[in-house]
Amino acid sequence: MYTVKEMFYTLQGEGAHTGRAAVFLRFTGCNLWSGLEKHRAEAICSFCDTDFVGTDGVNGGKFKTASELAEAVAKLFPGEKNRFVVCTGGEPLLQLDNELVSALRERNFEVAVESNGTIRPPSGGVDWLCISPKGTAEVVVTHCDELKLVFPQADAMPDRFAGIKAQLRYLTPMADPHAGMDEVIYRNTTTQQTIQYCLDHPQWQLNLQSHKVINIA
Ligand SMILES: C[S@@+](CC[C@H](N)C(=O)[O-])C[C@H]1O[C@@H](n2cnc3c(N)ncnc32)[C@H](O)[C@@H]1O
Ligand SMILES: Nc1nc2[nH]cc(C(=O)O)c2c(=O)[nH]1
Ligand code: SF4
Ligand SMILES: [Mg+2]
Repeated sequence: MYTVKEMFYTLQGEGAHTGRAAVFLRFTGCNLWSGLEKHRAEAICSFCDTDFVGTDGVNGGKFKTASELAEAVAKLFPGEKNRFVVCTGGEPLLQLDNELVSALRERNFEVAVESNGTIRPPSGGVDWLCISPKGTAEVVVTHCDELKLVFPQADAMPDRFAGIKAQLRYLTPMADPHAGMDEVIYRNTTTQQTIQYCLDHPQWQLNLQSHKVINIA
């Protein structure tokens, strides 16, 4: 059984695949926050900008089998070519397993994952692994395609992740989790601090949540 908050077709807004058309498969639930505002202050991850509670989003629901869920994803992608699915959440690696990755690949999808790094990916691997470490949470993933750290985090500054092998290292300015899509301003202090860090540490590059800039899902 897979529990899905929402599924929608949009452009990847972040990281190396920015601008690429993808189905977003947002799983319900996370191991670093309940998703309830009353628990936010004491959560290991306290700045999350996403609602991942329940199954009430667009195309959300419970899916009994991997093929049923993969079929629902396939229906949202126009055509058979360049198929791309971004598995996110919540924490997608609480639910994504070899069976679902296979079912998606059988339907010609490249499978990307956005994870907090505290759970290893399925043994058969995925096609693109993005890790975004959070606060004091222990990172168990040792290599990934992109490391995309929200900046600044007192307990998770970039130096701590020097040992993680990644082709690409990004810093995303921490956005106000309560800001509406039309209120995101990238000329704030956090963004200035992130820019300065990248200038001083050129192994890191700036990542913007471009979907917020252009106001798409
Ligand atoms: C909502 S998370 C879901 C996937 C996974 N749980 C994770 O944390 O990577 C998707 C992406 O949004 C980023 N994110 C969450 N809250 C943010 C915020 N307030 N500002 C900037 N990025 C944020 C995360 O770091 C992650 O890269
Ligand atoms: N367009 C768009 N790009 C994204 N990249 C990562 C997202 C996420 O919430 O995981 C996200 C999202 O929610 N929307
Ligand atoms: S950003 Fe990721 S790890 Fe943090 S609460 Fe949100 S879904 Fe969980
Ligand atoms: Mg998002």
